[in-house]
Amino acid sequence: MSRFYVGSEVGQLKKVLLHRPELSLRRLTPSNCEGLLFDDVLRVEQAGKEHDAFQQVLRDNGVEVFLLRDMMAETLANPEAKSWVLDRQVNPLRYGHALAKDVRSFFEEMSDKDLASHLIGGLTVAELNSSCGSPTLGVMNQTDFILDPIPNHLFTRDTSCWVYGGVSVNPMAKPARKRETVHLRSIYKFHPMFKDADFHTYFGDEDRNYELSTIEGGDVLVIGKGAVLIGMSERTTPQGVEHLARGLFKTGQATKVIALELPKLRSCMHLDTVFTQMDIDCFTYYPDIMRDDIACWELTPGDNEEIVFTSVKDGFVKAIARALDLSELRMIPTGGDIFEAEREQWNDANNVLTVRPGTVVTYERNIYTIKNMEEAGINVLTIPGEDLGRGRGGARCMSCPMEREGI
Ligand SMILES: NC(=[NH2+])NCCC[C@H](N)C(=O)O
Repeated sequence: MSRFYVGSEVGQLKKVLLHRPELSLRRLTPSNCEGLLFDDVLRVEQAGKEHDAFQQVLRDNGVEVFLLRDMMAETLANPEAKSWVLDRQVNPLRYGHALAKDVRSFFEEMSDKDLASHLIGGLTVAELNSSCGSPTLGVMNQTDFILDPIPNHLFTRDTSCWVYGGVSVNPMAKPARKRETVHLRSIYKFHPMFKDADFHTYFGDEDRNYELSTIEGGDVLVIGKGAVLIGMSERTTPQGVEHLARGLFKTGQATKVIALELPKLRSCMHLDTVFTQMDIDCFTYYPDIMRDDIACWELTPGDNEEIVFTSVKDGFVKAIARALDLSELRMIPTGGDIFEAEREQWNDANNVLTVRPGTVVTYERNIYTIKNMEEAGINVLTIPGEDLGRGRGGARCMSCPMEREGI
């Protein structure tokens, strides 16, 4: 039986979930891209090619790549799973009864592959071509979305994240991303690869409103040795961190969570946009944000499932070193002068995916930061990202490791 276990950020990566963006990106326009959390429209073919290059680098480095749309289609092949997903994505409260019935039967008649594409890529009024006559439809235009596209599925890291022997299916912070979670929940519940696998689900797997307890995987770093580093960012709240920590402690999968406060800014929407791990003792960081005086707490298990919170007084770098039993860390800053560093950070220079200790994948455009990494002895594998990068994400957040060695 497959074992799903992510023992660290840097150990040999073995299995990863990616999403090659297609239909959802074709629907991205200057008028809707901001609401869909993209800064620009992009050349879809080109983004696809760049994604292929990303997949290839991973395969060349011993990683097995799984694609979200295929995993969804294979999940939907199970009638129970299909109806579970449609109950959640096409319910009468969203559409009214008449239209919901039409949308549902339209989807039920599709192939599993097409259904997966539309659940991710959206559905327009014209495509549905319904004659139900409901005013819900009457007030819409032909190009309006009955089901919104979800282009941010590209960032598979955020929607679900594996931490040691389990996964958190994350309650997302932004409305444009909330439906992603249903897809991941369905995969972990029904896909043949996971159905009988043995793993914990720490948080987020219930049909409920999670209110302020949001988490996105870009904020969660599995630094190793039973420790987890979590950013409290634009997306992940302290409440969310507390819930995930409870799940981790209750199952015995982690013994310490380090929580870091981050500014609530788009440029550092997640921790991994300013800080990632490249080797057991080596991190890339954006100095403007990752100052050693940012507020930081250690969470450890207490009695009766309570959590003990300790405010860290000597800075997050020491806190991480302590958790990893290291005397110091090698901290490699974003490259160039302050202008170059700010520009490169914006284009995900610090958002690197480590495939084994000391070997990382990153966008080739971030030349100054790459220079710093190479001077520090890091082996840097590059991929193109002119179009792919316009959704504000790099190699780390475009990947969800499902199996990785520990340190
Ligand atoms: N972990 C990350 N850095 N994720 C990047 C996500 C970018 C995406 N457009 C969003 O705004 O949600």
